[in-house]
Amino acid sequence: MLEIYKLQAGYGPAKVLFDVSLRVREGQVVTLMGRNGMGKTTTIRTIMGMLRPTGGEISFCGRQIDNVPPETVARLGAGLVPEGRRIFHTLTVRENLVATAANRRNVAGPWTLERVHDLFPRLSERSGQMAGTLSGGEQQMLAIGRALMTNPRLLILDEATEGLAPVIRAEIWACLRRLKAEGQAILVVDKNIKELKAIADRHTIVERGRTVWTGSNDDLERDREQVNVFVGL
Ligand SMILES: Nc1ncnc2c1ncn2[C@@H]1O[C@H](COP(=O)(O)OP(=O)(O)OP(=O)(O)O)[C@@H](O)[C@H]1O
Repeated sequence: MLEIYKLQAGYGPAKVLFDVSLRVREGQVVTLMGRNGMGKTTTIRTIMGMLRPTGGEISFCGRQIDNVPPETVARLGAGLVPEGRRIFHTLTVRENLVATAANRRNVAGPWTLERVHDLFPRLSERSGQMAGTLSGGEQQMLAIGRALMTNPRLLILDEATEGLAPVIRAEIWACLRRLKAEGQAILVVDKNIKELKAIADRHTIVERGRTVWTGSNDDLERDREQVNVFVGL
C-alpha cells in the first residue's frame, strides 16, 4: 500500500534524504529505525506531503503521491501520530477526537469515539477535560486515538513511546499489538527493538538519509550486532 523508492528530500539547500526505500503491504507492521538525526522524521514528513521530494517516488494506495498536498495524503488514508503529539491543547479530549473524524466523514470505517474509549479507557474518563491538562502519556493516547478516528488505511507513528513512563509505554505497545491483530497497517518509528519485534513484519534502518538495511525478525536476529550499531544500542 505504501512504496517509497529512492526518496530524496531536504530543507532548502540542506539535503537530508539521499536514498530511502521502504514498503508497507496491506496489514503489515513495518518499522523505521536509525540513530537520532538520520532522517526518520524527514521521511515521514515527506510521505505526508509536508515536504516535497527532490527525487525518487512515493506511491500510496495505488496513487503517486510525491507531489500532492498533506490534506490529499490524509484523505487517501494516511493517519499520522506526529513526534511531539501536536494535539489541540485548548480543546477537550472529546473535541480533539471528533475534530479529526470529520476529515474522512464519508469513509466507511470502524473507528468511533466508543471504540477509542474502549482502547484507551483513560480518554473516556477525561472526555470533557482540556487536552493540555492531560499527562504526557494521556496526550500520546489522545494523539493515537485522533489518528484512528480518521479510519486510516496506514497508521504512522513517530516516536510514540519516547519519554513516557514504563507503565504508559506498556499500554501503548499493547494498543499497537491489538491494532496489528485487527489487521491495521502501521509504519512505526521507534527504538525499542524488543517491542518492535513483537509486532513487526519487516524492519527498515536508515543511516544518514539512506536505507542501509531491511529485513524480517529472523534477519534482524541474524544481523543483530550490525543492527545494534545502526540503531545506536
Ligand atoms: N526543519 C528543518 N530544517 C533544517 N534541517 C532540519 C529540519 N528538521 C530536521 N533537520 C535536519 O535533518 C536531519 C534529519 O532529521 P530527522 O528529524 O529527520 O531525523 P530523525 O532520524 O527523525 O531523528 P530524531 O530521532 O532525532 O528525530 C538532521 O540533521 C536535522 O538536523
